[in-house]
Amino acid sequence: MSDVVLVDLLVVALAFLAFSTLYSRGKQKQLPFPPGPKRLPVVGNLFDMPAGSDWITYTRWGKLYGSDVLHVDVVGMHVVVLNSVKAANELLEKRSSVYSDRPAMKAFTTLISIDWSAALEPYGTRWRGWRKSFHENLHPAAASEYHPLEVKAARVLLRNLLEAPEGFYEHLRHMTGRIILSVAYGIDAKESDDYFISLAKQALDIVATATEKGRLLNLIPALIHFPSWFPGVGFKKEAASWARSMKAIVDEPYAAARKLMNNGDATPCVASTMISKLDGVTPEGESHVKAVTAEMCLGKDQTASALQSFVLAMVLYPEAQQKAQEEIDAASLPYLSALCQEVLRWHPVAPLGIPHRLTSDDVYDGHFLPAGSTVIANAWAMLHDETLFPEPEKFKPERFLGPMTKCPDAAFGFGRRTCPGRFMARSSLWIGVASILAAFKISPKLDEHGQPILPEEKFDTGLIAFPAPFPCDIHPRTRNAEKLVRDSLI
Ligand code: HEM
Repeated sequence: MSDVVLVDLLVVALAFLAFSTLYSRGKQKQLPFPPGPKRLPVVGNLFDMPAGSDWITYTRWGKLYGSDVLHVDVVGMHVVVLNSVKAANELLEKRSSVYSDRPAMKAFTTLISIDWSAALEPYGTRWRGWRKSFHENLHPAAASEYHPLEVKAARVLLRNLLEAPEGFYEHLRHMTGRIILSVAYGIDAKESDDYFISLAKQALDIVATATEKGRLLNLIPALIHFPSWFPGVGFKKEAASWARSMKAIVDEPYAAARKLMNNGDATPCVASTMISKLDGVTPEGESHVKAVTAEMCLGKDQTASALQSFVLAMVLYPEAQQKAQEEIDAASLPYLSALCQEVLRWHPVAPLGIPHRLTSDDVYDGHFLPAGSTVIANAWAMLHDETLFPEPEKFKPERFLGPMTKCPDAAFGFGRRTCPGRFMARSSLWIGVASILAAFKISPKLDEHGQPILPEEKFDTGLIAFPAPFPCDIHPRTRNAEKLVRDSLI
């Protein structure tokens, strides 16, 4: 947490001192909370909260307090962290009827006009309607219908890599953007500098910034009524322009899709499928379709982040790259699938997932979990558990050869909120990885002495952990590979 946010939190914490103390005393029950750092009166663990890469701190605390379930209290707000697949399965899966809500964010989502997001929506009727549509359009058989679009986007990616390999970081984002635009709206994006792709990127950047800056507002929604000079709500000044961008991502690609449909130029896509099932195109029906398709745009960067981690892994682990390429050449691909699985494990894209909310008091392993707790599934801790994944910091695809028994889906969340885009995400990742490895060799850049420059494993600390930009060389494996890439788009 940044210093500014910390100071803001402190000021407001003191202002709410009386309320907070009463609140936590009233809720205290006989059983202890799960272990965690010692709490101070009123502010609780406010000053223990990590300043970034929270998942690493939570993993360390799990070891320190000898528990896979932790409890922290931030100014009266209870946070429960689940560090093991066992606890996540027990609570988020088996008791999903009370663990599927999201922490209340109404003030925040309204302020930045993202009240159409299924991922942030409380558990209830509106969320169920969206979830049903995600399922209908993204279940495994539906997702397999999109493979040709993913292959087409991969071809554009290869050409972009051939022509400007140093721009690989953005080319990967462009590929996943192309896929989502074609799948969701039937839009054939430009091969570079596409307006809708930049719109989606802008929306995602806003969600990342606003979620961080809006932490306090989510804690104390009444702050929405305070002026922007008040500590912790300074971001209200930016909120209007953020709201405009969030509205644009909902309206503009949808309007383009409608135009294609009206002109008879539409290719089958989620928007056209959903509209064809409407009983007349009403404003409510359109809002529903817009919400589902705009949410898909927000899902695009997770896959891009996984592809960027893949490139980093190839720079750092040349033996894995060589093995995968030998397999591709021999047209037998179990190692390649294991490699994609390892990409999602090595540096999980969303290390803490999206927080859930517990809706009634619960007891687990002799500990009291109060209603209203924010529940965090620490996918990082689960996927770096030494007992399941020896030497977890190493990139070793072979650990996934054989039956997939080791929590393969922890990277996609748990229970009724599990990522509905996971089948499409996996196929986009696989197609991207296979295409790149078939055509290119990825290697470290060399310094002036001819020594390889090995990039650090540095990742963002937000909701999505993108690898920090790093240098590498990407060049065609053979002349023939180069020719195939050039010819593939003609
Ligand atoms: C590698 C790529 C991806 C990863 C690692 C990923 C991961 C996640 C995670 C961890 C969650 C939270 C689950 C929970 O609350 O327990 C989530 C939610 C979600 N994801 Fe993904 N995701 C990816 C790609 C996608 C794509 C491509 C789409 C859409 C096409 C998508 C759509 C969604 C939606 C709509 C939700 C909200 C579900 C809800 O709240 O009910 N995701 N994702």
